[in-house]
Amino acid sequence: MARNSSLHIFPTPAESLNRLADFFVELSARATQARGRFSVALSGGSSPKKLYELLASEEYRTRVAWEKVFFFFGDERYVPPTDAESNYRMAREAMLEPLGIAPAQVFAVDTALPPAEAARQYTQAIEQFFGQEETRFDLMLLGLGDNSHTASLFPHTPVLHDATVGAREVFVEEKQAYRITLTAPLLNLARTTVFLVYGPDKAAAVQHVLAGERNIEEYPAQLIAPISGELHWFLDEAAASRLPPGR
Ligand SMILES: O=C(O)[C@H](O)[C@@H](O)[C@H](O)[C@H](O)COP(=O)(O)O
Repeated sequence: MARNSSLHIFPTPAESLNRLADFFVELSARATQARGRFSVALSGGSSPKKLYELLASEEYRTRVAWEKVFFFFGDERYVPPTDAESNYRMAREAMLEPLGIAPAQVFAVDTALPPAEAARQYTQAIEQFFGQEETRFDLMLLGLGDNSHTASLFPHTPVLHDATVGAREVFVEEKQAYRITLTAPLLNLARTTVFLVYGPDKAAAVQHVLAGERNIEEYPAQLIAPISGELHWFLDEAAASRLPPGR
């Protein structure tokens, strides 16, 4: 398992989500106090949607200085921002709009550009925001596919070996679609990285990534090993059910 990684395993998905929301509040206060802002790279897919809705709920919305939070995306489907598949649309509907987040605080991938240009432009936007800062995002939120992919680092794709720090376009055979993804070297520059994974259908992927043989072609999420940051897994019992005892 990557060094500096901590497992947080809870009985239910709801418990994992609530504890992660508490952690988000804590990280936002820490970052805002230290640097006057909190930069978050959001994950897409279905798992984080409930987290975003929870953060925008009455229970949490008053516990974060939202005007100091800046949102990026760890990956994006190459579709219009209005498309049902868009990670930006999911985050906008679940959290950004309900919280009234100003557009200037949200850095979405411009999928109106050709894929390679969209990736180049996104790399520039990230570099412009962070300047020469060694570490990039305060919080990198990641999910895990049942095939052990994370962001859009899918098994057996060239981007797994991309050593540059930036965003890249990748054609995903199994989806027959382009994605724009941050590369592993950029994903690994975050101060705090959190995997949010719940449900029994993720148990095999969790076991492969955390306790399986080292094989990044098969289990790309093994590439996530923060250079100097912390790595946390927020899991429910079902997703953790195939980890060795005393994990
Ligand atoms: O764009 C995406 O789909 C995500 O960034 C991707 O990496 C996601 O985290 C996994 O595919 C898990 O997705 P679910 O949470 O929907 O299972």
